[in-house]
Amino acid sequence: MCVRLFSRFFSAMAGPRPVVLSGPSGAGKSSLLKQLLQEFDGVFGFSVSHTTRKPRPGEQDGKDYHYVSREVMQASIDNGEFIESAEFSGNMYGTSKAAVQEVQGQNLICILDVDMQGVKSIKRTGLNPIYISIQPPSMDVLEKRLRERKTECEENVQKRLQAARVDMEISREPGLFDVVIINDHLEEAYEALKGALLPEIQKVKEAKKV
Ligand SMILES: Nc1ncnc2c1ncn2[C@@H]1O[C@H](COP(=O)(O)OP(=O)(O)OP(=O)(O)O)[C@@H](O)[C@H]1O
Ligand SMILES: Nc1nc2c(ncn2[C@@H]2O[C@H](COP(=O)(O)O)[C@@H](O)[C@H]2O)c(=O)[nH]1
Repeated sequence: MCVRLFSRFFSAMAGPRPVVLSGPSGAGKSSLLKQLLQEFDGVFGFSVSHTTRKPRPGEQDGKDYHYVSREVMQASIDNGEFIESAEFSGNMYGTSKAAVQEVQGQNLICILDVDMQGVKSIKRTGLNPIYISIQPPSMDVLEKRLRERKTECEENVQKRLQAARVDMEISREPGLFDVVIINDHLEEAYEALKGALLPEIQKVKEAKKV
């Protein structure tokens, strides 16, 4: 029933295929996304998620996330406003229907940045995205990046590393992701990401010409 409703919701908004970026916290998803949105302005649009975590320095409400309380987020989920939601490292995260609609309504390629639970939930909807996993070269490198980012307290670093071990194991599941990119050198990873998305980028550019 739920899947059928989501399928109807998405088929009513046909356009370029969305892209789901996933991978452990600290793997480099936001860094790659930022570059993609900059280089392809007017091609990609970011699906702004909701979260109950506090904004980091420099993050903007409505741009990086919609920052909400647990009560508000739970009420919106109960009201059927979300495609998917998850508990991650002590906070709630979720993709609202409105966030995806906002991007797809402009005929842009909608990019979603979600954890593994989000990937599994989206697989049960009719969204039909391209699934891309961004992986770190090793757990040691991931830990170093997470610590050097200086956004997490020790408890949260540990929670995120534990979630990363699970994520790295599950992401090996055959067929779960269309593309797996190891983000060792950022520029190389970015070229790989761009290469994977080139056919969709071309479609949007062609559609804009007519
Ligand atoms: N290839 C790379 N080499 C070195 N540092 C990198 C590389 N890619 C990203 N980083 C750095 O690692 C840190 C984590 O990257 P980023 O915030 O993009 O990860 P993320 O996957 O978006 O994490 P989260 O899921 O927690 O939002 C950042 O400080 C970023 O500058
Ligand atoms: N299931 C979802 N996961 C999401 C969503 N937005 C972000 N995320 C994931 O959360 C973690 C942590 O993010 P951070 O910004 O606190 O570092 C990361 O893995 C994101 O991919 C969402 O809407 N749904």
